[in-house]
Amino acid sequence: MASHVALLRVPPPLSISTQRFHAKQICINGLKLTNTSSSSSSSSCFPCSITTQRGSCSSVITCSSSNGRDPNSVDEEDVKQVERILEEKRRAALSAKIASGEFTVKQKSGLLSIMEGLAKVGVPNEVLEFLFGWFEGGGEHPKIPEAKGSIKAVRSVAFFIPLYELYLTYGGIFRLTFGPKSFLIVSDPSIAKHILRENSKAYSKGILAEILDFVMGKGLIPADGEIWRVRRRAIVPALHQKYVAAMIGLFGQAADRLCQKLDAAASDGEDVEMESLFSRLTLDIIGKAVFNYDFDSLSNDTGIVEAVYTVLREAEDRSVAPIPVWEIPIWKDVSPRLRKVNAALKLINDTLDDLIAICKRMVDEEELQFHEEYMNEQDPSILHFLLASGDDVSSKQLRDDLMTMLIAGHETSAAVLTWTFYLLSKEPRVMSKLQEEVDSVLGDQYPTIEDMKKLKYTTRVINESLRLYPQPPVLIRRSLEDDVLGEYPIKRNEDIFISVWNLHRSPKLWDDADKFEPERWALDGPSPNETNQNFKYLPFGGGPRKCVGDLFASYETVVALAMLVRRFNFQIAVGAPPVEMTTGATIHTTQGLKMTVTHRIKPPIVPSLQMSTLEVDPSISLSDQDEVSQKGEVYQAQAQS
Ligand code: HEM
Repeated sequence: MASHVALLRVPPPLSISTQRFHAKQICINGLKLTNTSSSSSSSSCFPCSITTQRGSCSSVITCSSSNGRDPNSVDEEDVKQVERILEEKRRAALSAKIASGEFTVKQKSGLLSIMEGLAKVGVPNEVLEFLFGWFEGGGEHPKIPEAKGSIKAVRSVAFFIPLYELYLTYGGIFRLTFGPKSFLIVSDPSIAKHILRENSKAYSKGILAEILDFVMGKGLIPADGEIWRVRRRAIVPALHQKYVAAMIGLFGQAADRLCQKLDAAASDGEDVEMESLFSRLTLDIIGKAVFNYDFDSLSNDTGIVEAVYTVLREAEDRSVAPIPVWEIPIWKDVSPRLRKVNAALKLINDTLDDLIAICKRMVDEEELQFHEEYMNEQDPSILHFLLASGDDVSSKQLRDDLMTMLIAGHETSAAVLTWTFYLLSKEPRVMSKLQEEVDSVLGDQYPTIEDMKKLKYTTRVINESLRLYPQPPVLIRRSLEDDVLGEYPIKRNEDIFISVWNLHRSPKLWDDADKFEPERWALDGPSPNETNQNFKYLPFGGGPRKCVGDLFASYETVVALAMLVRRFNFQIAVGAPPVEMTTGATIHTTQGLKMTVTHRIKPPIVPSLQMSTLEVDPSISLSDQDEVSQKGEVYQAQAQS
């Protein structure tokens, strides 16, 4: 039976003013877990699953003056103060639980019990030392610190929060045991580097592959071994410099469509739920970028958009189901829900098959010679590149890859934008500085590849947002062989969570770790990444499995951010529900991000229609671009080895 991940939060039906949300419980970041000793063993939901109560939000709030805010409304400092007190109280309560020993394993381990049993029946001490010393820390290797989870302690918060508290107590690697399940939690940069880069061959995607099989099959994210090597080698070259530069035009157009929606909302004095709008923005972008399909989800809820969200919602729901009913043969045929999911999957697959067929015809008819930076200007999609390259692959594998990229590039970018706007709403100083840069760099033009180099502070805002809200907050691996992590030996079949959240917020690794401070990244320094930060900063993972869409996503979020703040001011709406975290594959809000959007008084900017994004100036050498092409080569080389 598969383990399960809550993949994505599905945006509510398209509506600007009033959003109704449904109560929903999800499991965390794929943490429906199997027994570590067998991949086909029974599964149960990760006990620290969280409840996301989506109550109904208040409806339209009319903008009157001072950005639609009631002048008598509570002062923002007061709100911050209350939030700080609540946070301190919550942390103190959890720390008290940890200190009380609630999490500390007091029982003897299974091996110790066996050892004692053997001693009782007369097995000599020297023999026991030889057999068990290695495991029990009696030899040269110390034992991994061990914590025991309590469902009660963590039920009401996003799961990576208690993992953070436990990290402060137990350190950079510890074992967390929930009943019969056991996981290694890694929050140490050098151990993360070892797993992700230095000895990456010894680790698979483990439960993640089982969880994602339903939507992604053997797509690039869940695939391991030879399939991964072959697919990575085929896909990485498709995201070449010229392609990414061309995408900047697409990002600008899509962001402009969102601006038009916000224009209307700002004029009508309606509040907007930004999280769902960002989800739609990035769905529209990734559909065009990956297989040249315009979902147009910012304007419509068409059948295919609904089908995509039905499939994603199913993945989310499976992560909390106590019994995997979808695996019962007869249930598949009688359950209306599963029939709906299967119909949605069929619609998506049929649509992808049609797109593949159309694209194949285009490729057959075109006279373009295939070369390294090949791109059809009418259809610059990744699919077009793959087909033109003569990629010899089954249509099922091609569909899996397309679906994988659709999902990978959709909610991640949406989550980055959501949390960036949340952070900006708390720091007007950063917002002013950001708007100043955007005004001076962009004027009234659409952003171009040249602007990406100039939008330095905007990029740092995204870098910093990714530090505070990494998407996903945890990377999942399983050991394929015995290994040594730091000073601790581990056995094969260990499920491991690398907590990017802990790495990014560790007080040992960062000054003012919880503070949103884009200035911590020098404007003239290199873009921060896992290599120059020595694995304490992992926004796109690291090693051979690093994100293939990192530059794409960086530009996408920079363009969207720049275009939105150029035209509007954003504030948390009066009466909006508190912005709290919950996790799917990425960090979501529990009740949306409801904002009041107002037109900026100056400068009065509406983008002109001139766009010049397809020309790439070869003299431009963005450090990340260099890295991307090198990465393609390096990881292709690794994939070949
Ligand atoms: C801000 C947006 C994004 C973030 C934060 C992000 C983050 C990540 C991370 C952390 C990983 C590594 C996962 C692991 O090691 O387990 C990853 C892998 C991946 N990402 Fe992204 N990603 C983003 C956007 C994209 C986009 C736009 C695409 C596609 C165009 C994409 C495609 C992929 C793929 C295919 C992989 C798997 C690579 C492999 O296993 O070889 N991502 N991403």
